[in-house]
Amino acid sequence: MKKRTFAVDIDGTITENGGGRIHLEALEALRRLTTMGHNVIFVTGRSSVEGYLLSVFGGTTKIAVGENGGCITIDSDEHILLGNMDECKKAFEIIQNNIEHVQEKHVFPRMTEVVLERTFDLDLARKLLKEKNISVELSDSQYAYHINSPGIDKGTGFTKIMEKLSISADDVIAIGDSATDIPLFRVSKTSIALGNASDHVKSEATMVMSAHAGDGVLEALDKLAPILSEI
Ligand SMILES: O=C(O)COP(=O)(O)O
Ligand SMILES: [Mg+2]
Repeated sequence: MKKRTFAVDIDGTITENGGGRIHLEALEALRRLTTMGHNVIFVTGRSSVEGYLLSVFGGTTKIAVGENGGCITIDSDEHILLGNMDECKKAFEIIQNNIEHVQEKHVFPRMTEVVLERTFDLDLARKLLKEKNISVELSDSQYAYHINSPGIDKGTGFTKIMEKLSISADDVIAIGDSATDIPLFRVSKTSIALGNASDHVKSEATMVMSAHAGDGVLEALDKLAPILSEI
């Protein structure tokens, strides 16, 4: 049986969106996959330290892509920074000075990105930055808005791990719920959108589940079971 790598989003995928409470059966199923010999790697808009800690306590593969692709944590004192905080801060200042109700979200410390509350029109901010010739990535995870450096997203962040661990796209199964997961879907042969994803996100996935978040993860693993026995 082939070793697979699961690239798994956190919020809205294995947690109740917004609250952060883990769906324990889904986490248990992911731990079981890891024990069977597969990789289970969190790829999240949270800090990479949060993703890494979840892997330690949850019993999955100890490496995480966080900050929406901007930062990879491979050990407690080993972080690979792919994004550049300064350009994100500059874009943040411009957005804040020109659009109302723009505020930073209270999150664990970031090394490469700015995270905002979902309290304004993101398309308006995109238009504003375009007019000012500032090219950053603006995205919505349904949990927060993110400002990332140009070219930084979950797909480019995860690609670094694929290179590092010599993982082929053919063996990657991505699971997610929001627009920030689409770049990850694009670098994975199999991509799974959960029932709580928008129609746009679903249209970018190779498989669509009907159940939401953690229940949808269990539904997906059930469907994939025939190709996932012990390695
Ligand atoms: O945007 C966030 O901070 C978290 O979102 P994600 O885990 O669904 O990527
Ligand atoms: Mg999510």
